[in-house]
Amino acid sequence: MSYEILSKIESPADVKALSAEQLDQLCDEIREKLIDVVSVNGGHLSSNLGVVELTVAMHRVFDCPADSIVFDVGHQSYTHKMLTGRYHEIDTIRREGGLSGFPKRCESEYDAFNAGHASTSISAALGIAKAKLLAGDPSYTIAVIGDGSLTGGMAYEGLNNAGQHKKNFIVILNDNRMSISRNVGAMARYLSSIRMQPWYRRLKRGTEHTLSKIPLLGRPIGNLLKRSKSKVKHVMYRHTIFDKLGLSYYGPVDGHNMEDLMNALNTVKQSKDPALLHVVTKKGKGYKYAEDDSASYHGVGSFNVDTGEPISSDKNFSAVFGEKLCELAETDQRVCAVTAAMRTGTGLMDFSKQYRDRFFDVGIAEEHAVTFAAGLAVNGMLPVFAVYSTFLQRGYDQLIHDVSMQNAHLVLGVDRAGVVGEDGETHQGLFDVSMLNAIPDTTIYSPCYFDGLENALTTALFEDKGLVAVRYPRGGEGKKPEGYSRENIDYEICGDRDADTLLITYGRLFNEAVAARQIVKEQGGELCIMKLCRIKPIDERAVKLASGFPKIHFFEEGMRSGSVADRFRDMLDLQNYSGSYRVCAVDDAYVQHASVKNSLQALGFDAQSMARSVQQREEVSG
Ligand SMILES: Cc1ncc(C[n+]2csc(CCOP(=O)(O)OP(=O)(O)O)c2C)c(N)n1
Ligand SMILES: CC(=O)[C@@H](O)[C@H](O)COP(=O)(O)O
Ligand SMILES: [Mg+2]
Repeated sequence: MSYEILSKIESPADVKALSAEQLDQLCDEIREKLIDVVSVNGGHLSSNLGVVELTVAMHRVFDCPADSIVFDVGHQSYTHKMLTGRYHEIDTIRREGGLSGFPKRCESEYDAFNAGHASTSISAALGIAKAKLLAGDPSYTIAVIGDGSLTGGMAYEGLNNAGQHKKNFIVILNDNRMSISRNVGAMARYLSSIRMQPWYRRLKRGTEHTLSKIPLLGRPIGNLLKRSKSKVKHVMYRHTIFDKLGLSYYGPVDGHNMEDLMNALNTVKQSKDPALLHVVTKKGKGYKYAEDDSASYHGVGSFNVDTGEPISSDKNFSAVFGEKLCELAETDQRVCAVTAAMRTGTGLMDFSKQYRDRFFDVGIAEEHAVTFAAGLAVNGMLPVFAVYSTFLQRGYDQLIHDVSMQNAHLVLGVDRAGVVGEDGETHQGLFDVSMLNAIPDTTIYSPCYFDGLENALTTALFEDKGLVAVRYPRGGEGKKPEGYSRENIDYEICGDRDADTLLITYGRLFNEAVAARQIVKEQGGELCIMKLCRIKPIDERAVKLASGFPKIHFFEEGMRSGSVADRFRDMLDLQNYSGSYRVCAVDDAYVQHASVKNSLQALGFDAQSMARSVQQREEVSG
């Protein structure tokens, strides 16, 4: 495709200059480009395909960057990026040094607020709107939030507060009935009921009459409405939950009908109260495979556009976790699984089908998930909360207050631990160890291999007590070293025990350490490796063993502050260790998007860097 219109869009002003026919063509070109670029770079396909018309309409009606659009999660902002001067860079999206897959203020003045985690948009937009009010700035602030993200508690905290704001504040609710999987919960049912209710259809007829009296762009809105296919069903109907919260509800409007959308947006612009516009869209719109199975195309790696098939589909830790949990649930009726809207990503699809009664998708509500699981635990169940490391950050107080302090037995399956690659800084799993390390009496396992994960999960459920985390990275396991039989649950040591240097690590970095030892060996040196699997509490025997080495080098794929390495050193100090001790961890910085391989390399965690670092150290101290 030549992208005849899209390639000429330098800013939203160019969108405003297009005719209705050109707008249709623009939407087609955007969809084509989205499929093209995501099939190569990976990314959030279904969500972006669903908001093409909505994004174009917003840039027709509002004046960005003076008006601020705050995207919730931000995974649906690719069209916005293309319409705001970044079309020519879109092929770099999610690539190292290229555009981010999420809104970034440092990337463009059109990105009003950074995101990546869900349910923040209403609070952020409200803050922006209040700041504008204080500065006498009359521009609009718009939060665009999906129905899935509206299951997150923070969204309600924002709504509860927003009703007091008076002007130029708009929430656009993009309702596609989907989170990543089918959306869950009472709010999802409530939104369907708004779409289905007979009163709503009656209301629609009444609305046109009411609106015919309101002038818009010199013409009565009613006239505009008559021309539009499905009409805009907006009126100040005072009985939705949103109205009760102080936001005027408008909608629902067909989110793929450009004329309806623009009419609706122009109408909410006139609202004297904060407004909520309910837009109904189809996730995956315009790409057959994504329309039929939007969950599988929510976040994808590269794929074949013609067949929809992923380019690579190796077995990963999440799948192993899910299989093992099913097996354990079969043997013990107390085992249950909790997810915060991440059923597919965390490998719980089969569990959700096989053990429906013991599977709980609570929506994008990690705080609730932790406390809910704690409730299950104190009443005799064996809950496992499967959660991405980065999203566990949401439930930190709950881990301390609701789980640990009352010694509830909760197992966390901490997925995507370590660097995650192309999603970048908002999604890196680099904080969980520091967070969990600080909580008294917590047990943490960080296996390197699939069998280690299975082992750790079984021990965590049936032998350990209190808060227990089993953490594992995105993707698959590495090649096992020669002579490997089974991963130990506590620690193991391999290589030359007479070597001067001991390299300690855990998790997938062990693969790099094994390769580093080979490099060192080829260069005539010797290296011994200690691999920890249980990283909290650290085994005293491991510390004793390590204290016999004159030089210790600890590599840790996590934050330096609160690290296992720091705790290990404290324990060595207690043994009066007098050798040299060096730590390579993530030092006080956020890690940007790049492939996992390149990220590990940039952080000094790849085999070459490890070997170099160990040898440099030997030269310095030798
Ligand atoms: C706190 C948090 N938990 C989980 C996620 C993972 N996640 C990203 S998008 C998404 C679904 C969002 O659904 P919705 O807001 O309806 O947007 P849609 O993709 O349907 O357009 C989830 C669960 C996240 N980004 N943040
Ligand atoms: C936007 C979001 O938070 C999720 O969609 C996330 O990007 C999924 O990541 P994975 O691809 O690792 O499942
Ligand atoms: Mg949705």
